[in-house]
Amino acid sequence: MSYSGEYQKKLVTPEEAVRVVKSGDWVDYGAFAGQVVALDKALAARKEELFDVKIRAVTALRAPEVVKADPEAKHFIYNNWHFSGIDRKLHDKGLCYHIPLLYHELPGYYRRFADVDVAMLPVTPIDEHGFFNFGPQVSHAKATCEKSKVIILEVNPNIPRCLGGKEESIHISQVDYIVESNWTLPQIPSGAPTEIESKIASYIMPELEDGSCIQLGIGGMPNAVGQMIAQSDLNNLGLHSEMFTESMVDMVESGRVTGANKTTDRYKIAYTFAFGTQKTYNFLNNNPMCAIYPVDYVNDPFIIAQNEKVISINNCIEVDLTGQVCSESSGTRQISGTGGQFDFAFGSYRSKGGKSFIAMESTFKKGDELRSRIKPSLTPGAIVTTHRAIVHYLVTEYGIVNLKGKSTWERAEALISIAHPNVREDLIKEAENLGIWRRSNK
Ligand SMILES: CC(=O)SCCNC(=O)CCNC(=O)[C@H](O)C(C)(C)COP(=O)(O)OP(=O)(O)OC[C@H]1O[C@@H](n2cnc3c(N)ncnc32)[C@H](O)[C@@H]1OP(=O)(O)O
Ligand SMILES: CCCC(=O)O
Repeated sequence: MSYSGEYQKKLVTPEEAVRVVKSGDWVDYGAFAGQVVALDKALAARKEELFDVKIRAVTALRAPEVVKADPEAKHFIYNNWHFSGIDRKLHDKGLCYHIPLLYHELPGYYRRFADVDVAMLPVTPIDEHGFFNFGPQVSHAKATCEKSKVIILEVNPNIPRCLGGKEESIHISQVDYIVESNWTLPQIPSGAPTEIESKIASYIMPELEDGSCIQLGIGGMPNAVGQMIAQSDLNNLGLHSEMFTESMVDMVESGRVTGANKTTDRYKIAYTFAFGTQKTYNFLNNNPMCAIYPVDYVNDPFIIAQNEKVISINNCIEVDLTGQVCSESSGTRQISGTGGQFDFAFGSYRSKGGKSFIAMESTFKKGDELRSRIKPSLTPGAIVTTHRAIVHYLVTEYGIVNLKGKSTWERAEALISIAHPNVREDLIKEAENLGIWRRSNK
């Protein structure tokens, strides 16, 4: 069946499409590398006619035009589920609001609570069956469309077609308007791991075994582990990861990954979003080894736990001496979000033989000052991303410790043992003040 008649009927210019937006509307922009560009520009151009239009997005990889056009946020209110560097800088200026989430719950927030007046989503060109593919960000796309009064697709031939899974595409019959565009996908290289990141990764590597099922987060340290895995002699690894990361391409191409030992999605790589460089987008395009799913499947701790030997590796900002982990704020300054950290820390520990790792450099440089990330108490205002009872292993360049089952004084002892040597004495004094240091401690 040909859909060209219906396609032509729904095809409009971006300027025509955004006329549907009214003052007071909630408008969804997509997520990660898949956020609308032509529609954003056209909506920004309507600034003077619109007030209180609320935008939702996830991890912007380019600054939204609606925000640039409205530096006092009188017309557009920009909200974001998980900050990128761009979002947090907008937030610092009062131009972006955070929406807290547990990532595996996000489609449910849409289906149960969120108002969506207009959903704008980038997609691949239509296929012979009348479907548009959401590309490498299935996440909550279908739930957004289910809830939206109006659906506008921004078709772009540069978007890779990501095979699913489920909920990876939308049929033309469900769409109101189509616009066409041709922007290049954001290119986000991982960067080579630093010496410290490689040292941290070297503590995690012995914990992996043949058949482990791996999740990696974003950042230099998970990337360092990915690179080491690619160069290892581990066999039959599986991948079940919220984010498909650039180093996973190397892990597959070096023959480490078969997925043969997986319980769910056997032989496949399950993920819910990806961004990186063209190497990643090319790898994902039409690749039957990969299955993209909505996040309420990939990040559901009970789905994660069905695989055996799940290994999850993520980063944090700071940790207190009892093991409370903050990965999303610096005091009250929102840095990113909870994202899927809790989902994978919880799910991987539930898996038979599973282990979750939260890694960090022991110090953080603020100007010329070197500050410990291991602190007596979290910085006032800091958000607890991963509850101390959920935290399993914590790793720095000074070692690796397990906190599960440990009392507060054992936790303090373990954490001080992996803190920077220059701060250990001070931390011991603080632990004494907090009543979590025993005379028997070293
Ligand atoms: C996509 C995935 O990761 S899936 C994995 C599951 N999700 C998560 O784990 C979500 C929570 N985690 C995260 O958001 C990230 O892993 C982070 C923020 C902890 C680390 O991310 P990275 O990109 O490696 O952080 P990076 O070192 O670039 O620092 C990010 C910002 O935090 C600031 N920051 C980092 N550590 C500290 C600290 N100890 N104190 C104060 N500020 C800090 C940095 O200055 C930077 O801010 P800036 O851009 O204004 O300079
Ligand atoms: C939107 C979630 C991204 C992350 O988990 O870091």
